Amino acid sequence: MSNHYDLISIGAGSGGLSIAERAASYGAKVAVIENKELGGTCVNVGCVPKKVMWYAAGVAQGLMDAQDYGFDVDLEGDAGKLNWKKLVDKRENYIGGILDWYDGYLGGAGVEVIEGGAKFLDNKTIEVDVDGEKITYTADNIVIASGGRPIIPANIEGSELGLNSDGFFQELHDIQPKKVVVVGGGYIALELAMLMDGLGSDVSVLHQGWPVLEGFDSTIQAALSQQMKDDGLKRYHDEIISKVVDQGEGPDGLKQVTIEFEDGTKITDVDSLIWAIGRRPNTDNIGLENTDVEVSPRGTVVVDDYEKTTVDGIYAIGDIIGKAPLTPVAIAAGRRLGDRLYGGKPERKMSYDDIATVMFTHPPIGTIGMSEEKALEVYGDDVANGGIKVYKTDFVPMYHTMTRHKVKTHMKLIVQGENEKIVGCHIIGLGADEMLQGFAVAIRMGATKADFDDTIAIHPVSAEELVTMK
Ligand SMILES: Cc1cc2nc3c(=O)[nH]c(=O)nc-3n(C[C@H](O)[C@H](O)[C@H](O)COP(=O)(O)OP(=O)(O)OC[C@H]3O[C@@H](n4cnc5c(N)ncnc54)[C@H](O)[C@@H]3O)c2cc1C
Ligand SMILES: NC(=O)c1ccc[n+]([C@@H]2O[C@H](COP(=O)([O-])OP(=O)(O)OC[C@H]3O[C@@H](n4cnc5c(N)ncnc54)[C@H](O)[C@@H]3O)[C@@H](O)[C@H]2O)c1
Repeated sequence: MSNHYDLISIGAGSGGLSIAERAASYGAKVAVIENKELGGTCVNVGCVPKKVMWYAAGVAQGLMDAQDYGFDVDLEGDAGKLNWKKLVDKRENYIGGILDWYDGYLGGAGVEVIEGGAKFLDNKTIEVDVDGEKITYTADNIVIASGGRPIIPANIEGSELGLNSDGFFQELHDIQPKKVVVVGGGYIALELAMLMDGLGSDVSVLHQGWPVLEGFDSTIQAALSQQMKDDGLKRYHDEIISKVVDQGEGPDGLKQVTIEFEDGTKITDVDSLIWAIGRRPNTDNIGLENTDVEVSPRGTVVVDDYEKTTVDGIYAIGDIIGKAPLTPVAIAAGRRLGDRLYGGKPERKMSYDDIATVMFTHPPIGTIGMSEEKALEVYGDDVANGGIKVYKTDFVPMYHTMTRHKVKTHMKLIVQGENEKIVGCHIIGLGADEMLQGFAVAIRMGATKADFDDTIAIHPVSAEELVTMK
């Protein structure tokens, strides 16, 4: 069998699978090389298991809200109690089903799967360690789609006693950690912190500085901070961890740790310390030193506007390029690259502007475009000269008028220039996750405030506020 392909992808995550599938659909001879599970981060230790847990936390809140809607729900004793193992088993079973589906589907789609760790030997040759046997492969086009991995701090004694997000999904199978400390103030930290809070754990968040969610609109940062406070999450933002100490097995059978701070204070009896302090691109394990591919100081692969690296015939897509590390971005880049390389569609270029994103906190956050702060920096506030103007509202959504647990919704539109083109839309509140996609289409098409105002509202839904904002 020839080991030469039209296209090989290193990595079979969101990006790698999408380029492989698209290239194969045009008749190219394609292989993906994967050293872990098909589907990569999103399916196995990211979006998918996270969203299942997010739903579960929503169900937990729903049980409590049910009483406020007149249901005779008795939550005393074991009634309404979460069976953590059952939830995790079901979640993993669901993921197992996706992986089984890939097995059948990829063969049918003409994508060969090579299991093993890939490493470049030169600009055209890849060596794969398949169960200890080294096999070389060549391809006209090679796509680096090896993603990233979560980091833990190297300089804190005992940091290895904590988990990262991979460990959160892979190791916490049987017992729900009762006392959880999450370090970080970004997407992963806050999603995991809020879902564990929703599932009833005692959660503390440790992050550097103030506020959380650096780069997000200030309204979103403040609203989420307030919600975390209202929900009873503990916050530590000035304390610096000096070391993590093993406390042995706790009463529930989980290994417990003590977190010690430089000021002498401590958090004891922590069942689960979760590091969510960022991710490192997987450029250090694929033999790039044997190629002429340029790697940035941040460890990401340098690409041009067409995802081409500094070597002809080597491309990079997804998290590895460090631009908008999101699954649909990796997928869209892969499909467009496939269309350009094999589909005769050279115009299919990926745009990294105005990408909508949702954070699955409780409540969820939906955001697209510039924050107010960024827009002010770029355009200023002189509307007659292209500056920005801000429309915002906050309210208690109708669902929560009936519940004791109140969760406010905040919405903000940032418009630019005299025709009030929308350059930013930020929502935190019930339903924001499902609300944003349609608005994102309109905003990407260049919608103005007048276009929003001319759209007849749907009533009674929270989204109507976006087309009636004063
Ligand atoms: C906890 C968490 C939650 C997330 N939630 C969301 C979300 O809700 N929505 C969203 O859009 N995004 C989310 N993301 C981000 C999303 O998962 C990534 O943006 C996406 O998976 C990137 O796809 P990728 O193909 O670039 O990389 P990956 O999916 O990471 O795939 C890379 C693959 O390459 C493999 N690989 C690495 N090195 C080698 C090698 N040498 N040889 C062979 N194979 C190799 C890896 O094993 C991996 O399977 C989340 C991420 C995390 C961690
Ligand atoms: N819902 C989603 O779409 C979703 C969910 C999860 C992740 N993601 C993607 O994955 C990417 C990575 O997420 P992430 O949470 O790993 O990164 P992030 O950049 O969002 O957050 C990292 C956080 O760690 C903090 N930090 C860094 N070093 C620290 C240290 N030494 N001590 C304490 N805190 C420290 C940073 O201040 C920041 O708050 C995101 O940018 C996002 O694109 C998306």
